Amino acid sequence: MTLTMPPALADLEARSISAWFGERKVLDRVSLVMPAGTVTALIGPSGCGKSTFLRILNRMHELIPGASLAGEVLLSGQDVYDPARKLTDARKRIGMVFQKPNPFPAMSIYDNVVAGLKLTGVRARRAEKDALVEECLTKAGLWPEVRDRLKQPGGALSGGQQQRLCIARSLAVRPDVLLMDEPCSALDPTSTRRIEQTIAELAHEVTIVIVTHNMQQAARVSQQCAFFLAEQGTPGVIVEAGPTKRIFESPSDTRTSDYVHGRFG
Ligand SMILES: Nc1ncnc2c1ncn2[C@@H]1O[C@H](COP(=O)(O)OP(=O)(O)OP(=O)(O)O)[C@@H](O)[C@H]1O
Repeated sequence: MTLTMPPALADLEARSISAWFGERKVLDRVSLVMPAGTVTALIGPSGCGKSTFLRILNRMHELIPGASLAGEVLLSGQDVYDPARKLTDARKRIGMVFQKPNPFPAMSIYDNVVAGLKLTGVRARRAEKDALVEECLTKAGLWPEVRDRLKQPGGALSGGQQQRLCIARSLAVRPDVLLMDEPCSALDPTSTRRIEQTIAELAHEVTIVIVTHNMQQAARVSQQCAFFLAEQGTPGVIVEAGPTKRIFESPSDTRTSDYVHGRFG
């Protein structure tokens, strides 16, 4: 891999995804196209399967004991679950940022950014790594704040800075897709807006899928929205998906309208 090569834009498609934890079915035949270079927001009440769906997209679901799934995930038409493909390949191409910032706390800011390279078996010279660290921290909107203290531990940063460091770390392996599971829920409003700005800046080069409980955030950052719902103990489904403006202003299902206007959930 050449470290300076920009990633090609890739679309992600989930086809008829069902998921189980043991005997319990939590998603039922969910299909969604997440177009290249756009931000898709997954919204819906707690427990409707949004995080499970996200984890299925980059093969993290299969790591949970007792968890199973059916259906297909295609990245630019290629089956992410193809047995001939390595698990690490899916993870490299489809990165994930979690709710709670999780940098390696004792590792330096610099080493945090390049940590993923080692895991994915990429070797790079010092000058290449220096350039990559600057590029990824710049893209994550953190460079001006840390350029003079790259050797300090990642754990010494504020929560919002740590989350941007995690975004930089994800970007360093040049993913096609970035999955974000409530990335701002542990952050204050100022850090939240900074992350949202970062998402907007990244959207033209990475396909982004974000789970959020914050309707204003979904409206601000996404171009497409999918509304998940699990009614009365039934598995989660997508009630409707489409352009964010339409989902918020003229949804076709009253349940979507009730949810986005805060009448339940
Ligand atoms: N590791 C697990 N083992 C068993 N059941 C689980 C596990 N993780 C999630 N579930 C169940 O699967 C269902 C979907 O959970 P999931 O976390 O995907 O929903 P969610 O929409 O992301 O919720 P939230 O918005 O609260 O994060 C829930 O009923 C949950 O209890």
